Amino acid sequence: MRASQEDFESAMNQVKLLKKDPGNEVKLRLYALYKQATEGPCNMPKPGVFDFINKAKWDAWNALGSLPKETARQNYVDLVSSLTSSSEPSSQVKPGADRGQQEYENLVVTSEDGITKIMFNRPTRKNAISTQMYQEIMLALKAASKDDSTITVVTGNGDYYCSGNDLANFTDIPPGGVEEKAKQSAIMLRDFVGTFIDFPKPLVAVVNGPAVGISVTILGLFDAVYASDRATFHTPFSHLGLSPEGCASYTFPKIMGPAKATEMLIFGKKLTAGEACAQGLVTEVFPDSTFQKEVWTRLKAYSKLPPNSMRISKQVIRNMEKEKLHAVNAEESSVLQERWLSDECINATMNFLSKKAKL
Ligand SMILES: CCCCCC/C=C/C(=O)SCCNC(=O)CCNC(=O)[C@H](O)C(C)(C)COP(=O)(O)OP(=O)(O)OC[C@H]1O[C@@H](n2cnc3c(N)ncnc32)[C@H](O)[C@@H]1OP(=O)(O)O
Repeated sequence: MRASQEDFESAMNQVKLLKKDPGNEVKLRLYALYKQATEGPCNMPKPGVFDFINKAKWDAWNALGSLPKETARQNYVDLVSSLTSSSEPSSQVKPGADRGQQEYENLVVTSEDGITKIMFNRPTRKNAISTQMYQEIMLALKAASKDDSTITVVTGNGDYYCSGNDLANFTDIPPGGVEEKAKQSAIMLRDFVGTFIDFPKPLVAVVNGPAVGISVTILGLFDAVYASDRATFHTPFSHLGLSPEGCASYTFPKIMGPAKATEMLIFGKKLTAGEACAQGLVTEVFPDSTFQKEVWTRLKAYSKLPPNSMRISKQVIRNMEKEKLHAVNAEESSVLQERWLSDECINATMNFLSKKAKL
């Protein structure tokens, strides 16, 4: 039986009530089917290449060609029905599950046994860092720097540690246009990395799975990095038309030597956990089956060490370099501000968002 106009309208209402974000691909498909069902084949002029959102919408609608209105209506109703009936269990930990603590949309922050744990919590997006998540991480780190824990840990929920910058961040263009977006992003990046440079307590990464992009580069600013043997370390900046950030242009050559840093930062070579450990980026690798148990046992023991002594030792080790790191951070952010406006970067981002390319 063909979907009636009533079915179509009811489906439109159900879309507004969806509890879970269906993701950009589905949203574009819904948009395209809606337009086809109500207006017929795409009748809009093709938007400019910088107009990311409207270009993606136009592409999706245009791709439906001369699909009849009734078929589009039926497909729309079927798609909504598949979304509302999907009872796929989510492993996402409820935001604010940590009662009594500040609630975050994209993080779970807990404090116990002298350890504050900041866990990335967008597992369905491989913990990609959205604009809001950058802000939340900065807030969580600032709170952790002042709380009474002795050690701060960063980790990820789900199978990934973090897939780096959320590539959809650049689709949200402010009224000032793409130049303004690039400027705002560079300021946010500089503040974000600066928060890691200035973090006063021992900062430990518990890398539970693959790590990409900015989640890898900032590891050079951590005091210890423990990795599961499932983890990989990948900075595909050239593939994305980008350049290094997170102070990696300075810390990586220092940690692993310029030749190995070049392979990672320029050629985008993905390292296994074992390779990253051999090159000094990772402190120690554990078998995935015992990773959590072994790492947390060790961290609990370390957290009992005298906190002031640990803080002061970190200062002695790191402070000489702080000024240099801030200067590197400012330079990297300013270079990226230009890169984000380059054809190489725009095309790579569009390719990922239109599902034509992954790493
Ligand atoms: C703005 C200020 C600061 C910017 C600083 C500069 C930072 C630079 C970087 O971090 S560069 C690195 C950017 N990251 C990437 O290029 C990774 C892109 N993702 C992938 O290639 C793949 O998703 C994968 C290899 C990480 C995982 O592949 P797979 O196991 O096949 O999973 P899916 O691709 O199906 O992923 C599930 C779901 O998550 C979405 N997603 C994953 N990573 C990102 C991301 N970085 N940005 C946005 N969305 C991401 C993916 O699209 C899937 O969505 P879907 O379910 O299809 O809607």
